Formats: sequence, C-alpha cells, structure tokens
Amino acid sequence: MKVVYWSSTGNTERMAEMLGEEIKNAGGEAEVCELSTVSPADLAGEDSFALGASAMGDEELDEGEVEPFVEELEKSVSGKKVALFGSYDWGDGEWMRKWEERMKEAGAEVVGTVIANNEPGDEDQANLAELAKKLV
Ligand SMILES: Cc1cc2nc3c(=O)[nH]c(=O)nc-3n(C[C@H](O)[C@H](O)[C@H](O)COP(=O)(O)O)c2cc1C
Repeated sequence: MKVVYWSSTGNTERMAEMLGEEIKNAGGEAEVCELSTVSPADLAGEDSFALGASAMGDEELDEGEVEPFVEELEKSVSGKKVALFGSYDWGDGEWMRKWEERMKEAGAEVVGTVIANNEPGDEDQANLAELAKKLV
C-alpha cells in the first residue's frame, strides 16, 4: 500500500519511513512516496493507504500542496481505510483532529492517527507499529 507524505523539514518523512517499515513488519507491502509524486486519482484505486502531513499555518494543512490534495481526495475517499500521521511542534494536535474529522465526513474509515512532537522517537515508532497493524 502507499504511504504518502508531505514534510517540510523531514520529521513527517521520517514517520513515513517508520510506518513503511512497520507495515512490512506486519506482513504488508509498503511504498513510501512524497506527496508531489502522487495524485488523488492514484489513491482512488487503492482500498487502503496512509497519508502524512505536518501541522502548518495555524493548525492547518500546508495550503500550497496538501490542502488542494486533500480537497480533491475528499471526492474519492469514501469507503477506504485510511491512516493519518504527522509531526507538530507547539500545538496540541488540533490540525490532526480537524483533518481526521474531514476524512470521516468524506466517508473514509480512519483506522487511526499518530502524531509526533517534532522528530519522531521510539514511542512514536511504537504508535506507528500499532497503526500499521490496523492497516494491514
Ligand atoms: C509555517 C509553519 C507553521 C506551523 N504551524 C504549526 C501549528 O499550527 N501547530 C503546531 O503544532 N506546529 C506548527 N508548526 C511546526 C511544525 O509542524 C513542526 O516543526 C513539524 O515537526 C514539522 O514537520 P515536517 O518536517 O514533517 O514538516 C509550524 C511550522 C511552520 C514552519
């Protein structure tokens, strides 16, 4: 399955790599791809996938790339199993709660979310391992 991520400084990218490893550990196949290399139409053909993006703006998704991607994705995500993940700094994860709600309203089955404060560590990897098991 595809693990698609957007990352400004590499923190969410590292989470995507960890999630990819954990999907393989859970017996699945993972293809980790940067968001700009994938279109929402590519994901329309997938039953399940993971999508990661860090907190930007004021508890928002990056408005240049991620927001338009997610708006398009909302049209085709109904019935799919989706895992969301991303890194943040000073907030409390509000951006992820809003993102999860949007995906659910669009009809996605959000199997779980993982947020990491700045660079992901061992605890985050453990959370990503649990997320991987729900996806595979
Ligand atoms: C322009 C900008 C806006 C940000 N807005 C938020 C925010 O609203 N809430 C928050 O918790 N962190 C915010 N951050 C911090 C990033 O989410 C944090 O540095 C994160 O680790 C970046 O992950 P990335 O390297 O995967 O992009 C912001 C950072 C930048 C540069």
